[in-house]
Amino acid sequence: MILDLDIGNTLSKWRLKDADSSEIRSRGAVWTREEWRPGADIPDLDVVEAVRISSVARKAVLKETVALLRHRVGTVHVARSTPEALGVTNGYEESGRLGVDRWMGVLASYQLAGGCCAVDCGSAITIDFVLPGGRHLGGYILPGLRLMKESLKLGTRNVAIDPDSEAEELLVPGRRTVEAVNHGIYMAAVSAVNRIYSEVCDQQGVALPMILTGGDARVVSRGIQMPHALWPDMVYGGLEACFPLTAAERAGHMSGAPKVTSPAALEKIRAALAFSILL
Ligand SMILES: Nc1ncnc2c1ncn2[C@@H]1O[C@H](COP(=O)(O)OP(=O)(O)O)[C@@H](O)[C@H]1O
Ligand SMILES: CC(C)(COP(=O)(O)O)[C@@H](O)C(=O)NCCC(=O)O
Ligand SMILES: [K+]
Repeated sequence: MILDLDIGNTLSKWRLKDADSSEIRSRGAVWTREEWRPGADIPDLDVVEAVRISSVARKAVLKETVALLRHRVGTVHVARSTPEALGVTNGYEESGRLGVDRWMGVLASYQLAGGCCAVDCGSAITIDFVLPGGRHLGGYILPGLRLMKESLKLGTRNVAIDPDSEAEELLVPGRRTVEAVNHGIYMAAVSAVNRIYSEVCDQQGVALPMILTGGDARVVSRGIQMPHALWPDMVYGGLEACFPLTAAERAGHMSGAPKVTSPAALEKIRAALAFSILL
């Protein structure tokens, strides 16, 4: 079995993949912390022959995790942000400073769709762009829905946006604090994604496919006007592409990859941008 770990600032996600059949056998998530308890937080390591890790948590978390895994598992791959990989050049001045979860998402999206806009709605919302040909332009970072809500300190932190809400319900003025806050932060997130996407496609003169991942991807997706795909396993896709271990991965297959949705025509994206600016 292969154990894939995606350690974010809020949640540490794990997934167990069969090395022979390439099937996902189980998955889970625990709050990010320094200590993993094999058998409790993650599966028993006796069945694991290789581990692949993407971590943006504090350095100590990764250090402890690797220390624990190294003497129990034969192979431990730790992903790093590099100046170039898999046909993509990292747009950051200091490539190592780009969050490795963003780098994994960018590499996976580029493998899948070519030039693209990769959006990760987690503790932070990150929006990254890669041009056809593989030049990563860099991206945008804004607080995620939960962080925005917590920063207001209005006592609404425990009332999450119902992920099944319709976008129309979330876009009307709130009539209670919790509603005003939820609708406000939702509006902030979706308007930023819509606007940034249109701006960059306009600047670069290219309509790019958009792919969303992260804990809040489903709810944010409802407010995104442009065609896009959801890929919950996008960060894992980057791990698979960087460290292919199974026959399917060596053939370029990434688990759970969605069908790429064609982007809107550039003229339409430009019209939407002009419309939002004129308003
Ligand atoms: N069951 C859940 N538990 C915690 N957070 C959740 C849950 N469902 C959705 N979320 C949202 O997802 C975010 C965490 O998403 P995730 O992509 O795992 O973040 P990160 O990679 O930063 O740890 C939280 O900030 C919260 O807004
Ligand atoms: C921007 C992030 C905090 C997002 O992390 P996440 O929300 O997935 O936990 C992470 O990618 C990170 O720590 N990046 C380093 C800074 C940068 O990418 O510029
Ligand atoms: K994120």
